[in-house]
Amino acid sequence: MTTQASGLAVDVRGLRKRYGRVPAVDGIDLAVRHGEVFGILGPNGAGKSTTVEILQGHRTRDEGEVSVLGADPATADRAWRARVGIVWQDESAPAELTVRETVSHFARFYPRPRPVREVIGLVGLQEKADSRIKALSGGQRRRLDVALGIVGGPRLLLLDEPTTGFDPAARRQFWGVVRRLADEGTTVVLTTHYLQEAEALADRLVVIAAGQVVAEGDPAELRQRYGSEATVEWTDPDGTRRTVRTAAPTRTVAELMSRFGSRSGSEIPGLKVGRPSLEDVYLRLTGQEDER
Ligand SMILES: Nc1ncnc2c1ncn2[C@@H]1O[C@H](COP(=O)(O)OP(=O)(O)OP(=O)(O)O)[C@@H](O)[C@H]1O
Repeated sequence: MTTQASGLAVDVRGLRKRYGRVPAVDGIDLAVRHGEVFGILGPNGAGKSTTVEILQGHRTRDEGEVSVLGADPATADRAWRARVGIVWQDESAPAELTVRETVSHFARFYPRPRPVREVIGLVGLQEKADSRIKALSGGQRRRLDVALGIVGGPRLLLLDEPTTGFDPAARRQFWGVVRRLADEGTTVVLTTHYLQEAEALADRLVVIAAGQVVAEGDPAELRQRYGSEATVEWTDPDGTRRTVRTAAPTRTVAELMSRFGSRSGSEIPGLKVGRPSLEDVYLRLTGQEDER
């Protein structure tokens, strides 16, 4: 099925990629609608970059159907490339050029580039337009990378871990850039290992771990679906710390009360009842729970 038929900007079914014997992507399905910000969230080594590189056409796949803006990235033509914006991890723009010169230079590669001034404004670099690249901070540099990714006027923007290494303020500014693009109607697919980033930006997201999708939905749905179980913790008479996850914490506490009632005047030693945050859910889904 083509994306036109399915009405999807990105349609991926059963994607697999191995590096030698390592399955980096192990049967992933993705359905990204036009105009949405779609997050691919997962820990280091989950397979995010490999997936995005396949969507960009920069990595071959072993198995699966991949359609991006109606074309297979493995065989797509130049016109397709102009419609898909890619932000490279390490853009190698000449350090001596200014921001404006660099954006103007890249604009020439596209049949219908966006006005350079508009692009610089969109990423919030107006005041740095005449600064040389070598004088930009890391966050400003990354915004320039996005400017180069959008100067061709893409319908779809692919961002691979765009804010890694940012301080919190720079990260928030960058989120503003992504939102502005989304408000304009650009479909955005971004990978991140920051839960907060996925929550702040993504209309919908998948959580991937070890090359597989372990959860999908919008952030609120994920919290509801996976975070509804409470955790009840207490300390047994022999000093062992116990934890149970339960959808009925009141019943668990009542059972504990009857168990502990005679020994400690109805106090349950070390009792703690909590609901997991989305972060707890994420860590559990991606098997990182014990690393906290
Ligand atoms: N070129 C390569 N050759 C061999 N193995 C690779 C290669 N690229 C990635 N891998 C392995 O494939 C798996 C997935 O890597 P990938 O870079 O896609 O994950 P990621 O989710 O983007 O991780 P990170 O957040 O660390 O960038 C990892 O086990 C990684 O070591």
